[in-house]
Amino acid sequence: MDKVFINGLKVQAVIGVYEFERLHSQPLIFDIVMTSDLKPAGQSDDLNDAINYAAVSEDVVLLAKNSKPLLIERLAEEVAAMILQKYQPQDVTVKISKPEAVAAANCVGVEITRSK
Ligand SMILES: Nc1nc2c(c(=O)[nH]1)N=C([C@H](O)[C@@H](O)CO)CN2
Repeated sequence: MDKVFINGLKVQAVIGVYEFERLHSQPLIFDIVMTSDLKPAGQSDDLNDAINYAAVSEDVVLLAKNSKPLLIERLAEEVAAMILQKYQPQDVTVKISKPEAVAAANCVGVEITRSK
């Protein structure tokens, strides 16, 4: 199946279970894959027939900045639900990396896949 993807979308957001994490924003990195039939957009050459990755990116940034959840699992569910409802892909995979959470690791995070 065809896919539209966003890789390495960086957002400064308040997130985390510990008190010190609630005081300042920290970086999150989103990798998102949306499964959809891209043939209509390929044939019409019209953005209205496509999932606009720029619009999705803006919505993800806004949501991530406003949500302020404790767990990245919660944010991943919110992002997946928003994308499914607004952009109607067949399914969406949302990976969120938290690069500053564990000092000894490059990154930690979650990845979920949700369908309509
Ligand atoms: N599965 C998860 N584990 C942890 C999370 C999380 O959101 N999901 N969060 C934390 C803390 O906020 C952590 O990032 C601080 O280092 C711990 N584990």
